[in-house]
Amino acid sequence: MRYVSTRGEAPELGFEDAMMTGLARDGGLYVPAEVPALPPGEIAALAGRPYEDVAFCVMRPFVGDAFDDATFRRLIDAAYAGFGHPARAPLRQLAPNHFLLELFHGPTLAFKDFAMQLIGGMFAEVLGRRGDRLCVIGATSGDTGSAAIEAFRGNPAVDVFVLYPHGRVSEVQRRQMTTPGETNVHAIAVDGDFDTCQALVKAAFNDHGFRDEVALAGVNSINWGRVLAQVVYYFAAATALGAPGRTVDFTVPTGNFGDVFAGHVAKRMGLPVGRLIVATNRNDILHRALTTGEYRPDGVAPTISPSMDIQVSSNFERALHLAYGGDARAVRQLMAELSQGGFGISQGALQALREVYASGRASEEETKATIARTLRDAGELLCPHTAVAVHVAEAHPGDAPMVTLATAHPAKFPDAVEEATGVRPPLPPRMGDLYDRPERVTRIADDLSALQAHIRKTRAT
Ligand SMILES: Cc1ncc(COP(=O)(O)O)c(C=O)c1O
Ligand SMILES: N[C@@H](CCOP(=O)(O)O)C(=O)O
Repeated sequence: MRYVSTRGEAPELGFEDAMMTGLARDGGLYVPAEVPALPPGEIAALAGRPYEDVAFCVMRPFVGDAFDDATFRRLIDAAYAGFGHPARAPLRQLAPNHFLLELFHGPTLAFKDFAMQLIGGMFAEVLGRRGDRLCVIGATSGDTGSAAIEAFRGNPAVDVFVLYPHGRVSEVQRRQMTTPGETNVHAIAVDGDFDTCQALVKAAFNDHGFRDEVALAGVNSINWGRVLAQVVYYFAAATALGAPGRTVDFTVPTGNFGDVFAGHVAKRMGLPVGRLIVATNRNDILHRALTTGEYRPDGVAPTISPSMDIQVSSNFERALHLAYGGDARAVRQLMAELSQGGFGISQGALQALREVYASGRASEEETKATIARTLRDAGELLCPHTAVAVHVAEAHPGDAPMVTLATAHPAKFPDAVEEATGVRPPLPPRMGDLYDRPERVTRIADDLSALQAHIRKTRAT
């Protein structure tokens, strides 16, 4: 299995190097040169199997010779052993034809754990055999950061740096990043929004001298390994609901477009995914782009679903790559225009995108009302991100079963949930002392050289 950059000017890599590299050296994102198809019989055989079996069958064709079967299976088993639900990603019925896919039973209570726990193990395996160490860097609007820290804390071969927007994550999210005591964990509060953090991370990668000097690796969904691990739960959910004999729709709360793109990959592998609905909060650039064809960031507004407060959505580049038929020159041109303020999507590419993705948005009031109504009518307490998606799913009725991805536990956003319902969701007992632990964080400006100086100074050598 070979991986190519969306911008076509970086070396082709195998799975191991694509995963360890993160951002391609031409600034693009790695994608598989071809997506392997799973025959309907193999998809049907996944129904009712343990999550780990599904994970192995779905991901194995992408991994090539990076790991032998036994090692890969061991890494998968270890990744999900700590999840707080035997099904890992249980489905819960919300209404007659509407299901929630609960993705928050991992150690940091958000869907990021599905990929990050596996990536932590895969990185450790590869670094062990290479005898290398590296600096993992990630931009976060709240959930990627804590999941990355959980996956790498205490790993002697890794320093993990997470950049979050100062004052724009929930207190629980912040404390999950600032309270781990391990010295290889470095939380950085950036003066700016998530887009500022992600731009800094990408700039650090695009400074090839610095990147090589500190051996930078990325664990945002720019990393193909992140997207791949998220493909699995689409198969688990759809086969539980009758696929491949039945088409299943999905609504996905969306920010950086990694999760919904994973659904697109599942569809290309042969899973009968009907509609893939992109649900946005008031930072609705993706909804506007799919509706109007114009992709123009206009500033991030803080919302009660802060993890989706994103305007420069990095995996949209992977969707554009497919929509433009793999034309790397076209993608380079669009990304160059984006750096100047935005771009228009060609009619052909827009049509290709619309064949896969529908979209919708929820205002703050609609989000709060959905949290309150779902508690009242279905007895379910939703996190605000999930509520955005439930609102959008309800606005798209159809015949196929609808699965809405429940991407975080409501206890990560207790203020917003309490404001909507009067109920303050408690943290699980193992996190009960989160508010008592001392915090450790470095504040930096939107300044690449300050970030680089900090990484040089604090990483172990
Ligand atoms: C809780 C939650 N929901 C939804 C999203 C959006 O997912 P994506 O960035 O993959 O579109 C995020 C951030 O990634 C998140 O943390
Ligand atoms: N919502 C994310 C933003 C980063 O997304 P990623 O999937 O590219 O890591 C977060 O919570 O940090």
